[in-house]
Amino acid sequence: MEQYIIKGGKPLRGEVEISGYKNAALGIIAAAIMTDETVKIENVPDISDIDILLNVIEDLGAKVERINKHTIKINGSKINTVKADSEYVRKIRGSYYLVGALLGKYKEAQVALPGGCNIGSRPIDRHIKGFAALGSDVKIEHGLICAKADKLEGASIYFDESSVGATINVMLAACMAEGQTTIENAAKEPHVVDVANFLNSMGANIKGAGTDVIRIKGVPKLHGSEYSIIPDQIEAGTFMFAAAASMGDVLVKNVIPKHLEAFTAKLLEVGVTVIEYDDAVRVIADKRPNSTQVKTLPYPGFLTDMQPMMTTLLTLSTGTSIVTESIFENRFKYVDELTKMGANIRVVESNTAIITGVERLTGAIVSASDLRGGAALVMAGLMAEGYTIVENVEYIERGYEDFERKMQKLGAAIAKVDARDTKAIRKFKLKVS
Ligand SMILES: CC(=O)N[C@H]1[C@@H](OP(=O)(O)OP(=O)(O)OC[C@H]2O[C@@H](n3ccc(=O)[nH]c3=O)[C@H](O)[C@@H]2O)O[C@H](CO)[C@@H](O)[C@@H]1O
Ligand SMILES: C=C(OP(=O)(O)O)C(=O)O
Repeated sequence: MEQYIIKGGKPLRGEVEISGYKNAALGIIAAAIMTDETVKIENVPDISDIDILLNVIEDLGAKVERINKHTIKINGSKINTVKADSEYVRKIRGSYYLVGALLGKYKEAQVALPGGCNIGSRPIDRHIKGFAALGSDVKIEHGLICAKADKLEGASIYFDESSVGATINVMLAACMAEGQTTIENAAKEPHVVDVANFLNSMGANIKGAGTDVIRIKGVPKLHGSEYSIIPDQIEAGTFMFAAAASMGDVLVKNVIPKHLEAFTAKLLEVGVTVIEYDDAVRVIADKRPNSTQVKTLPYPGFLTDMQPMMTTLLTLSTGTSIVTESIFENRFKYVDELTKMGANIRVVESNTAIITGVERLTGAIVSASDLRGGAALVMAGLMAEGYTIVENVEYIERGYEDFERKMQKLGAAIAKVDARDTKAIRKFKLKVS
């Protein structure tokens, strides 16, 4: 049982290098099995969700070669089953992209229902609607999403509400359907664009990704490619907010500043300095943030995945702030943990947090219950007086590469220790006292 132990109160200072985007990598790895030729993917984040997806495609018969920590080669020519039902498939969200990829390539897929963060009910009805529109029979049987088609035919698909997962999944299947598919009210998130760019590099014909309307002309075959995944906007945002919350000065490198605009805007609004460069942003803070109001929305709005970091930053604000979650119905679980650290937050109607700023947080033993909520607790630990222990680090490691090492490099007093290793805990306390 590993946990983070943190001694708060040190401003983060220095430079941090952002890894590849988990949520783009999941779609891109699934897409890579759609060709029988070899695909080389660079800037793959070294995180547990990606290890899991790579294991799952190996179980299908794909060959995965790890060239180095961030570069892999995938060859899908020896795939011998369209059934992915191991316990791993159920652990991550991105495994549902195998439905679109296998259905597009083999016209059949049987994939266990996905897992991922427990942040709401997370239905997949829009994915099913999209596959059905392409001519596939789709049903859920024995916990598997079963999709089968004699042939896939392009269709006009309208999503009444935007869904990142459904947009990418339909795009995957449609790029090997016959004829043209139009997705209206498509999700516009950067990873939708990245997966589309990758598919186009494999010979797909996708236009409009990043806008409301995506047009896909089906092709009979995809080919090998070399591709580098975009930087992780959520990892970048997490370090930006942690820099601000610790009243530090951090250069967040290897980012696409355009993807961070919603975070930058909110930081500027609460009085933090943000300087944009071509592929980096510098965040400087020297006082408590002003209060503000934020509502999570699909891109280019304020990303729901960054909502826990926003709320956590505002615990120290000089007034009362309101954060409204409009995407997932159960994304304030970490708030109970923050209150153990002295935060003053009231959640009303389960989707609105009213945060009355306090002068300081104090360290406590807290437990992560999902990926981003867990990262926010680490951030709170950096802001708090004294020691904080964050349990259940495996949630955080789903999506952050070398999290504690990157924090340490910025001067944070943080270590990952086994909960039973009292010696290591004592050693850490001695070192940082
Ligand atoms: C692996 C991955 O990329 N995960 C991201 C993806 O999740 P994910 O793809 O699951 O999120 P969606 O964009 O699909 O979900 C948006 C909303 O639509 C609902 N919905 C979605 C599909 C569906 O068929 N029916 C339905 O009702 C969801 O419950 C949610 O309320 O986008 C979310 C929103 O930016 C991010 O928080 C997640 O980090
Ligand atoms: C919610 C997230 O991930 P997933 O959709 O994989 O659960 C996330 O990345 O914040």
